[in-house]
Amino acid sequence: MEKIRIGIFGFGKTGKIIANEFLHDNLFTLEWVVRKGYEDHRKYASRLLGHECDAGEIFSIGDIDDNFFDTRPIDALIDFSGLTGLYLYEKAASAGIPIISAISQYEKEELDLLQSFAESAPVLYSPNITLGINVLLVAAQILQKIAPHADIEIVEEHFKGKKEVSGTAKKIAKALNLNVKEHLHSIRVGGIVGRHEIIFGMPNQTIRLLHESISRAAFGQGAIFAAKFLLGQPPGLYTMETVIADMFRKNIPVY
Ligand SMILES: NC(=O)C1=CN([C@@H]2O[C@H](COP(=O)(O)OP(=O)(O)OC[C@H]3O[C@@H](n4cnc5c(N)ncnc54)[C@H](OP(=O)(O)O)[C@@H]3O)[C@@H](O)[C@H]2O)C=CC1
Ligand SMILES: O=C(O)C1=N[C@H](C(=O)O)C[C@H](O)C1
Repeated sequence: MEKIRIGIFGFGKTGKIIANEFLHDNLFTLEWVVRKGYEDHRKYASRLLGHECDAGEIFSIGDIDDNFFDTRPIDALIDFSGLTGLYLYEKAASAGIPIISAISQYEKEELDLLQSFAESAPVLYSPNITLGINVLLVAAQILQKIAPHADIEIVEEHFKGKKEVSGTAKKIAKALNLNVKEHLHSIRVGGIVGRHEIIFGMPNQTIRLLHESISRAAFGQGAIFAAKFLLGQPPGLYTMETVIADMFRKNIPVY
């Protein structure tokens, strides 16, 4: 069976782990990686990650010309770069290539551009692409409907160097109609990969929904799940939580 050809934007803290997860999955072949600069330019990500094969040639954004996506064809593009990466793959979207964007801090301008890509390609956008956080997101919305009077607070914890407030936490706050300034609390310590807790406080009980990413491989497994889902879908904008919500509907036990 033909392998699914993957191109990855971003080769940083997370992109390297994403590349490694795809390299380990025999369903996929890593065709290339694009990064901002020229570090390890034209080397193979596979070799840098300890694999005995040549896969995932590393390019710089300076290499992306009008022919890049034609001469290096892929079946899905995975973006773990940063705010401006998507400006480089408009041609891929126009060609109908499925796109998975995992960028957590888009502004309206980028969200509008991503929405426009979804007119010609299937696009899945997820500020947190772990299966677990999207289960939490759906469960929290259900719980809020069951207990509408509960006090709700969100606590997000990340590694010390993370400057911005968690995009995941902002998305949870939006889904629960919570004021970010009042109900979202950020902690920056050590090397925490990503921890999100939603606390539902009631007079006689407290319910805590907690998700911990203990390895960035969780994001890689989420990206693989998303790629398998997205391939074959018609053009449109998809999210992990809509996929998970559908799985909730199909699996809620009927007593
Ligand atoms: N949705 C999710 O589940 C998750 C999302 N993220 C998000 O992924 C993004 C990356 O995170 P992280 O790996 O920690 O960040 P890093 O800063 O460690 O890495 C960023 C990478 O992207 C590259 N890059 C920057 N700008 C561009 C561009 N315009 N085009 C192509 N490549 C570019 C950098 O290139 P160079 O190496 O040359 O500088 C670098 O390799 C962030 O938005 C983060 O919030 C992170 C984890 C999970
Ligand atoms: O920067 C990160 O690492 C992460 N960013 C995302 C966010 O801002 O929500 C997702 C994850 O928590 C890790």
